[in-house]
Amino acid sequence: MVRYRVRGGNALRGTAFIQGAKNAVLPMIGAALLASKGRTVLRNVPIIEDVRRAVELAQAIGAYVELHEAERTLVIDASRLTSPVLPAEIARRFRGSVLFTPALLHRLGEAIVEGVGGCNLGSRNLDFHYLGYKRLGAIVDEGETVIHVKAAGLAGATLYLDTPSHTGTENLIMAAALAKGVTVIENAALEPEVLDVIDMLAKMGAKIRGGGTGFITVEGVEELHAVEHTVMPDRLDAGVFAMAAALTGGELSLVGTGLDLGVVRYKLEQMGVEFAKQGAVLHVRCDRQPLRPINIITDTYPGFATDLQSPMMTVACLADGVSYIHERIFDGRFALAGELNKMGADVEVEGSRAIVRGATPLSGAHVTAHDLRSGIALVLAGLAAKGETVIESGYLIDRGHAHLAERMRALGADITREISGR
Ligand SMILES: CC(=O)N[C@H]1[C@@H](OP(=O)(O)OP(=O)(O)OC[C@H]2O[C@@H](n3ccc(=O)[nH]c3=O)[C@H](O)[C@@H]2O)O[C@H](CO)[C@@H](O)[C@@H]1O
Ligand SMILES: C=C(OP(=O)(O)O)C(=O)O
Repeated sequence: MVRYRVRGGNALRGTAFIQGAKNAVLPMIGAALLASKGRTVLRNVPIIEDVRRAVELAQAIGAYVELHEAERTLVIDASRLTSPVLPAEIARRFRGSVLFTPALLHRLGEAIVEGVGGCNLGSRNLDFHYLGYKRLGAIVDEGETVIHVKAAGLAGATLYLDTPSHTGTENLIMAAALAKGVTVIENAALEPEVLDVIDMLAKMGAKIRGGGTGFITVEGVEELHAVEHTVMPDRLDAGVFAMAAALTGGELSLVGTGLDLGVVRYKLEQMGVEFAKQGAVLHVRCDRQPLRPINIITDTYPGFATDLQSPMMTVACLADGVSYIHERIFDGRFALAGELNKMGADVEVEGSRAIVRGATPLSGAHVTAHDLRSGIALVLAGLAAKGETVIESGYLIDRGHAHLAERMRALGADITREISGR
């Protein structure tokens, strides 16, 4: 059991190094498996548990993978894939496992999905993925626990997503990239991570138009080749560090090329946080305590990212007045409220809406991370609380944030990562 122990009260100051994006690197590992010869090199890889699981899963289906942690580099050789089975014991531990299906379909003609994991956020359906594969010519046999997808050869078609699913868009682009003919994907996701994956696939030889417009056209090609690609910065990791500066009254320089926090920046500015861009470095500081309250409505890009809703709920607890949060993407993403209330917050949840009454002083407590982002939100609460906060299970935080304790300690935080029994 991994746990984080945080003693609050220190303002965070210094330079924060933002990791590569989890939600870009996972589909890129899936994309690398489409190349039938050569070695793919991914740089700026975040050293997170989800990447370790993705490496294990790629090895389980026969790929040769080297993860060079110190160099944050992955080398993947998928010339020989040997098994279509995505084994439950690995695949159920992370959501990104869903992104291995297109490569198995193209390379081995079938994928046997024994399970898909990821944060527990209420319903997380995969119907758009499977309907899309079917329209491209696959046969999908949905058993109670195992899903068997078979494809003797996919052919282009017009596909429509009811909502712009992030991994759904990535999977259907990858399935279409090696299908015969032209595929059109309507209502496709606009997230920057999806565009980074499209960039990588284009370097590999894929013919993809319309990324970022909601209408993507993919002209199938015969084969894709191995390339080198640098993973974009993680805007969720960057948002968390900006919020850490905000709620500790600190000052941070965020380093990571091309960082754009979009609506998260504007919302924090409304609360009293100051941002300044100096070339590639984004400065964040906050002298104003307490902060001003805020309204947030989560949405697909360019709306407020649902993955930053939980950390923002923590920030809202320290704002003077009533904040309002409307979660529109997931129907079970408010488990954090009960944990924050244990620390002295006043958060009331009604269906998909939460009311946060602040500013309430937070005090340290033993709290539970219900998923990755509620975990990091509790770390933020711990940084602002009086006394000691212990957060379990730290594994969920490690799924998406690399070397968190080391990076925060370097900025003055009092935080340790412990493993039971040591
Ligand atoms: C590995 C990865 O990239 N994870 C991200 C990805 O998850 P993920 O790709 O799983 O999220 P989706 O965009 O697919 O899901 C969003 C919503 O659409 C619904 N839906 C989705 C697919 C489908 O076939 N049917 C369906 O109904 C889901 O139940 C959910 O309510 O996008 C989420 C929303 O930005 C982020 O929180 C996750 O961090
Ligand atoms: C929901 C998340 O991740 P995943 O889709 O990998 O479970 C997240 O990163 O907050």
